[in-house]
Amino acid sequence: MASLSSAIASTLSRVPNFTEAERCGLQQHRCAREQPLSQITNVTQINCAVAVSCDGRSRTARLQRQVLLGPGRGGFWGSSLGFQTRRMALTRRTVHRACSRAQATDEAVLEDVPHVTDWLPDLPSFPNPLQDNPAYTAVKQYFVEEDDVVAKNVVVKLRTPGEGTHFRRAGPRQKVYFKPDEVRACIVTCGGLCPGLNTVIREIVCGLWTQYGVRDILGIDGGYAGFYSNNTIQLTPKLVNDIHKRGGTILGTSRGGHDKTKIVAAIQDRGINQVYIIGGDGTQRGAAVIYEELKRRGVKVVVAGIPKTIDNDIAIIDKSFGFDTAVEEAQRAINAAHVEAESVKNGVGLVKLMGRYSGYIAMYATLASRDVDCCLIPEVPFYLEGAGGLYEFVRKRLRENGHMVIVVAEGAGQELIAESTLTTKSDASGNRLLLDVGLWLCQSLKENFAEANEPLTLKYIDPTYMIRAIPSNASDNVYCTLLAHSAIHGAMAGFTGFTVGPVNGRHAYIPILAATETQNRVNVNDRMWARLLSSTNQPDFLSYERVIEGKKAAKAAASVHKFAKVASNGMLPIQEKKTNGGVRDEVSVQSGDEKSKDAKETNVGAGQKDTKQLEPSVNLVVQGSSIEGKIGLMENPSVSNKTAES
Ligand SMILES: Nc1ncnc2c1ncn2[C@@H]1O[C@H](COP(=O)(O)OP(=O)(O)O)[C@@H](O)[C@H]1O
Ligand SMILES: O=P(O)(O)OC[C@H]1O[C@](O)(COP(=O)(O)O)[C@@H](O)[C@@H]1O
Ligand SMILES: [Mg+2]
Repeated sequence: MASLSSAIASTLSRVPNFTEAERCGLQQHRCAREQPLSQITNVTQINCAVAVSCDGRSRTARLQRQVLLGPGRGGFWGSSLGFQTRRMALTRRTVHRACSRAQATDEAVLEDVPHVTDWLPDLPSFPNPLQDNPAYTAVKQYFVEEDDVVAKNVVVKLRTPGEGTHFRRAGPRQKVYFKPDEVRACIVTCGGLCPGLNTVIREIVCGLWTQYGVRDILGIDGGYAGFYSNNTIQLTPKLVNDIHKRGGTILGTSRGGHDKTKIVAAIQDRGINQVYIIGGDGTQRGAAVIYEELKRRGVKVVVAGIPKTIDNDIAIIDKSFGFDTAVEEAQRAINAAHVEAESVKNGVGLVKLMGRYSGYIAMYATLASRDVDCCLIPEVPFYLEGAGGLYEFVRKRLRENGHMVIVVAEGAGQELIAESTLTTKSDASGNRLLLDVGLWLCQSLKENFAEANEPLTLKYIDPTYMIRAIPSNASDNVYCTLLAHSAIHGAMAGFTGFTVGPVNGRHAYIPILAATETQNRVNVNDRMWARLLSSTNQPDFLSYERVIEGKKAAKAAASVHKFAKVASNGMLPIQEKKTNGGVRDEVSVQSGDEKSKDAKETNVGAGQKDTKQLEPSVNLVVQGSSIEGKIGLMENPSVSNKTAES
């Protein structure tokens, strides 16, 4: 009867992940419990302790092999090596489908993507045509193994290696579920522009054509709405040959227009069976809705998402295409701002970069440049006045260097500006419309220096749309090619409802909803932000909460002051709350004669109940630190020389 030792030896010889040294060491293993082979071949699990000797070090490891059978696609081998301290080494316990989130316990989990055989289990498969393609047969191990997974976290504890979430590795499979002449693919681009869109389109078209022999590829014109309101464009390698050298998208794009029923009807009416959707978080959420509906209808149509966002705010993936290009192009604006600033006395160059909710472009552009003195991002609320505020820092840097450069991400400081210009407006996709932090900062800085009679020459550069409209750079071009290829390999292999992207350097298939349920934001507790702070030596604005609380207290005190003042004038204040277009006046005053006087002083006179007072001077003392100057465009009801303790 064969022993467990030989069973393990034979298993090990089939596991490519081990180095030769590890394999040798493992083959000299000492089984803790010898078991008859009959038990092993009949069960799905081999589990034993082995002594490992490799690299001159000895360690006892626990090895587990588990075979799980997945519907329609043969077996799946999960494998790993754990350490003695672990109760159980990496186990692939559950195959999760249809975007369901795994029930993670203390072991490894595969967050799998759906497959058309989930609802069409009898679909036939075919050998991958790549196996006869001279370019690819030259490369050994070109095909991805069914059990290749990519770990979400690669920094692990030695005592628990291999734990946590894993994704299916992207790449070509031995078997495909589409014959080339059966495929009718379509490509759509949605949302904002981003460098590299054309490269992705080009590589999907050329990849399908040359690798899989697909000849029927349609371009959807103008985003989601184009599915049902515009004509399609027939795409060929010839047509897309040069498009990667151009910015924008040859297909056009749009926000809004996601009508699930109309889109799915158009997909079916046109006989499309592979849908490639390029877009950001909103677009990917829309892609998930389309996938769900196609699945519900039980049709053989796969949906592949290619994540696009210049802001780099899509979760899980290492970075999004176009981001590198944006950071590189931002250098030109920063350089210009620097040249302008250093050419004059007290020169400040202010550059606004994109970044609605996350400040990655600003952070990386700052780190890359080394000319930036201060980087403001949405993740770090900042304030202007008082100790540790921006005004103080600008003065300090100007004293030291005579000039400075500020980079601000467009989503930064929104809460400060919003106080004055309350808006709930959003675009066709429901994205909140941003207030222009660049202009607001410009105005605030200029006014603050003018009031203090200090010279300041400020040059404001807003290159945002110029950055986003350029073609992708060399590194993004290669990246876009990999994304496109990952997408077509996945679609041809029958996977659906997935988005692609590199996870710790290896491309993976990620359930769409897993990629969109959270947003990638700069982690200000991470060392990268510390690197930025140390490179600029800017304030950390950690007192933000305290300062804002102070302002609120001052505002409240000001209301009381106004109330008292009106009352002492013999007027009868009417205490009521009025909501005027989102602006709430705590106290409104009704008085004919007092109207103009009060309006001048408080801007809250009859007939002016709707107006807010803009740009009042304030002088606050917050926990001993003086906050002086104008609060830009902040709404403030007649506060002057008030003191508040928070
Ligand atoms: N939750 C959603 N469900 C369906 N479609 C959505 C959803 N969110 C956004 N979309 C659609 O996705 C498209 C692009 O979204 P948008 O947020 O503008 O850009 P991005 O994809 O770049 O984030 C729009 O057509 C929008 O209508
Ligand atoms: O003016 P538009 O087209 O609405 O786009 C502006 C927004 O798009 C963004 O570039 C983000 O878009 P994506 O994430 O889709 O690339 C933001 O930084 C910016 O606020
Ligand atoms: Mg978006």
